[in-house]
Amino acid sequence: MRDLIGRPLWCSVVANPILDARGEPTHSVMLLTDITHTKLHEVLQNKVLDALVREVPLVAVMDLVCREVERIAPEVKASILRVDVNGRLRTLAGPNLPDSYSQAIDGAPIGPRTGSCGTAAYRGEPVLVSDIATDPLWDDYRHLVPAGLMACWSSPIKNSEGRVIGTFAFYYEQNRGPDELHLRLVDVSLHLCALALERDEARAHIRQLAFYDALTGLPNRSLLMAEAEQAISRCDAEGAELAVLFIDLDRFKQINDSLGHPAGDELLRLVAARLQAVVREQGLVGRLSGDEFVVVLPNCDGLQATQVAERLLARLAVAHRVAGVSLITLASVGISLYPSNGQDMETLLHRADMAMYQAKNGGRGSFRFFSEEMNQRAQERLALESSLREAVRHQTLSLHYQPQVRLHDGSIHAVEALARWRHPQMGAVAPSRFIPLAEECGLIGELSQWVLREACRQLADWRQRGIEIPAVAVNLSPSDFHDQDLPHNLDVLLRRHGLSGSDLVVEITEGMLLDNHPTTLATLHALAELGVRLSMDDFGTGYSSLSYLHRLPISELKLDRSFVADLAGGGTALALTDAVMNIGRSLELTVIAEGVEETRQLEMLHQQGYPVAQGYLFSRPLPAAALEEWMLRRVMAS
Ligand SMILES: Nc1nc2c(ncn2[C@@H]2O[C@H](COP(=O)(O)O[C@H]3[C@@H](O)[C@H](n4cnc5c(=O)[nH]c(N)nc54)O[C@@H]3COP(=O)(O)O)[C@@H](O)[C@H]2O)c(=O)[nH]1
Repeated sequence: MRDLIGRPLWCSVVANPILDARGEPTHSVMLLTDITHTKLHEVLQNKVLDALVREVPLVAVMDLVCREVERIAPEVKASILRVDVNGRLRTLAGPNLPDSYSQAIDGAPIGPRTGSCGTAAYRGEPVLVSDIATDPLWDDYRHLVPAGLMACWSSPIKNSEGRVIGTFAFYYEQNRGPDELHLRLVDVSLHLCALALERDEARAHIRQLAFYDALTGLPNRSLLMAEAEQAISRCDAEGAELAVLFIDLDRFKQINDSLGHPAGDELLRLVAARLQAVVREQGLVGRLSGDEFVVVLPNCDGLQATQVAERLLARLAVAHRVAGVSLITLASVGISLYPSNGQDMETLLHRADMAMYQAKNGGRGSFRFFSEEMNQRAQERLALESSLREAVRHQTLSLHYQPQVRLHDGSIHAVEALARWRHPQMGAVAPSRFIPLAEECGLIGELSQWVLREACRQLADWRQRGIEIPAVAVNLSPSDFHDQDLPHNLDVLLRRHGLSGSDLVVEITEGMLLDNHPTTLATLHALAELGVRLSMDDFGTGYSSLSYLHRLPISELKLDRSFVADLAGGGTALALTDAVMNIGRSLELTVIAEGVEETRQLEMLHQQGYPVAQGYLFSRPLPAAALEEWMLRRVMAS
């Protein structure tokens, strides 16, 4: 049966026959009882309890409650929100509310004037707002409400201890409040929702206890091993490497013994936070036991693992206060790599553990790889890094200069300053080795500053001695442009040496344009405003879009030497060098051909209209004095 507005109505029917004197039925008395409320209770309860028994996920159970309620009372749009530990509302279900609305209120705080639900959760009692358009409780949320919804009645869902854990709300398309059926529906649903939410909380708690370390909140051994195995499978499918870092704190026992266990616990929490801050989304951090932590880094090779280990050790070594004492934490780190050191997590962990013991024996506060070869490489890199640091600090690098020659008259266009490093034991180290190392270990800024100072000093010296060098070109690295002070410092430097902006060329690479650092573009423009010329180095090898050419204040293009090397073969290389020249010509940029080693190459480039060339054919990069001699010889020869 249905009521006057079409809602389902359940009735119990009792028929009593009326008998005549002979005992024959003549009439019957029918008794119809409205049992809708009891029946609703039964149907709703059975369905929800059935879902709970079948372990249906919380969100699906809440969706079921809303849909059942809406089926019984179609004039209602139901919504269920959870209140999280931070007092914020989290959307669980609202099948007939727009997704955009559910998303907008997800994360909203509860409070004294936070719509119907936030206020109901805050007050711990039902809140009826029969006119959303005017009620002050909705002042901050009215703009979010979907068109057509005019009233909202929300009731808090409480757990068995009386704490508010969620809200159950009815939205209406008229200015109204609940009727008797709605009151009944909510009454039944609140118990069911509380049951489902409490069960979910209990499950989350059990999961937390089973899979997370209670002290630090990090994944424990079981979870870490399971997640690491999954990461290994993904790396296997992608053909990528993975690194396992086993970290053990040095002298932790002494800290525990001398400062007490609460201090030890505080230190472990601090260490966990620091490890997480370094690793972030790059990998997993877990605590095995005591002072043993593990970091798993998917898509990570030996070199990257070295960098992370260095960062972890440096971060841990920053002093922190524990129990009123300033402590510096040293740790020993063992590293194993998938697939070379093991195919599964058990093996990798065991080998990282063995490597960690080697690190401890070899001096604390250090790391070791499981494999000897990797160890060797990492140690070499560390040694090279520390020598380079010394060289930069003590300014024992030098600059060589390579001339760039104008092809129409053989005069000098500029000289390119190139850094050189002679290692006390290893001899000359190539810039292609030490420049990336300086970039990785944060030395490049200092190195570039020195290059700029030395190049300007040398140019001023040449000028004073009447040696005509029109300009000096220096190479800067992408991170140099993160320094907002670079233009100002350069301005001061140029003035100090009596030079102007146009005496300096700064070579940048196409790869730099992929660096999205906010100051890069501004720094480039500020340099151009000083009159410094910007030259796009290795042009044609990197960034595929050319659109940057007219957005950036570039005055020169340097054709990459690989094109010049291929010129003799004709065909594509010839077409490419021609295309680069045409691009330069149409944008009115000076184009310099790099790596010219043969007369034939020079002739071809000259024919194509290249105005300037650089390469071994003219001269290798030379110390300043040797360059002066080279210039003298050319003058004599002509
Ligand atoms: N950020 C900085 N980068 C620098 C600095 N000094 C050098 N570098 C960069 O290192 C890379 C290697 O440089 P280098 O070994 O000095 O090689 C340069 C020339 O020697 C070489 N070259 C020049 N002519 C020829 C030639 O005819 N044949 C041939 N095979 N090589 C030649 O090219 C290098 C100059 O290249 P480029 O800078 O692209 O003009 C190199 O990328 C340097 O940029 C520094 O102080 N800071």
